[in-house]
Amino acid sequence: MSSTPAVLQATDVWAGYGGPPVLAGVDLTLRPGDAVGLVGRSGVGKSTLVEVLGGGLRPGRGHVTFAGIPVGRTPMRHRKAVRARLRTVHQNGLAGIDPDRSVEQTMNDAFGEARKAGRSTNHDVEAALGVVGLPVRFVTRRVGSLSGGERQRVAIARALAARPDLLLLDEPLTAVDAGMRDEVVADIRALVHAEGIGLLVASHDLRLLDRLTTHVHVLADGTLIESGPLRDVLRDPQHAHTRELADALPDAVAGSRALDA
Ligand SMILES: Nc1ncnc2c1ncn2[C@@H]1O[C@H](COP(=O)(O)OP(=O)(O)OP(=O)(O)O)[C@@H](O)[C@H]1O
Repeated sequence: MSSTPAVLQATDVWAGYGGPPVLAGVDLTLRPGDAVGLVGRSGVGKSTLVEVLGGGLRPGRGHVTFAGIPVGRTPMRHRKAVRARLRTVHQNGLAGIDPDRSVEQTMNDAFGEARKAGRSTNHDVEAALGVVGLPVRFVTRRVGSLSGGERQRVAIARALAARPDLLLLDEPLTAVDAGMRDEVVADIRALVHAEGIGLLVASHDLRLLDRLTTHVHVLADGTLIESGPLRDVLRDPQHAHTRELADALPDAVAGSRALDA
C-alpha cells in the first residue's frame, strides 16, 4: 500500500435518491496521478458515485474529502480553488456549460477561472482543443450548435484547461465515433501523464479503460466488490457480477484479444 497521502478519499459512502440506497458503504482512495476505472452493470450507481466524489451529490452517510477538505461542504472561499483542482465531466458533456457561448469563449472562461484559482495554464485554446481532436475552426461555433461528440470533447478540453489534480470522467466519449476515439484517448492519456493529472473514469467501454487506466474497481450491490488491473480482473473474476462483465467480452478473458483489437 502506498504511503503517498490520498488526494481523494471516500469513506463509508451511502447515497441515493430517496429510495433504497444506490451506494451502500463505498470506500475509495485515489492518490496523486492514479488512473482508475469504474465498471459495473448499467444502473449500478457509477454516475452516482462520480457525482458524490465530485461534490455534486451529498452522501446520506459517510464522507468524501479532497486534499483533506470535505467535498460538497467546502467553505465558499475555498470552493473555486477546489473546483479548479477537482473537475468532473458528466455523461452528456453539457452540464455547467452555457450553450450560447462560443467554444472560444468557453475555453477562455475556463482558463480565466483556472488562473483566478492560482493554477498555471498555458492559455492556448488551439492546443487545448487539439488534445481532444477538435480543429481550431470550431472556436467560433456556439456550444449549443455542436454535435454530442463535439460537445463531450469541449467539456473534456475545458476540464483539462485548469490542469486539475484530479479529473472525474463519466462515460466521456460515448458520442465520439469509434474511429476518432483512439486518437483522442491517446492524446488525453499523453497530457494527463505529462501533467500528473489523476483520473477516475466510469465507463462500459473496456477498451477505453484499458488505455486510460491502470486499475479498475467493480461496483455492484452498492459497494466496490473487487479491484485490480482491468485485464487481471476480467481474466480471473472473483464475483458473479464481474464474471458477467467478463462474459460480455469473452476474448478479453482468453488473452485480452478484444482489448488489443
Ligand atoms: N436523479 C435521480 N433520481 C432518482 N433515481 C436516480 C437518479 N439518478 C439515478 N437514479 C437511479 O439510481 C440508480 C443508479 O444510477 P446511475 O446513473 O448512478 O447508474 P450507472 O451505473 O451510472 O448507470 P449507466 O451505466 O446506465 O449509466 C439507477 O437505478 C437510477 O435509475
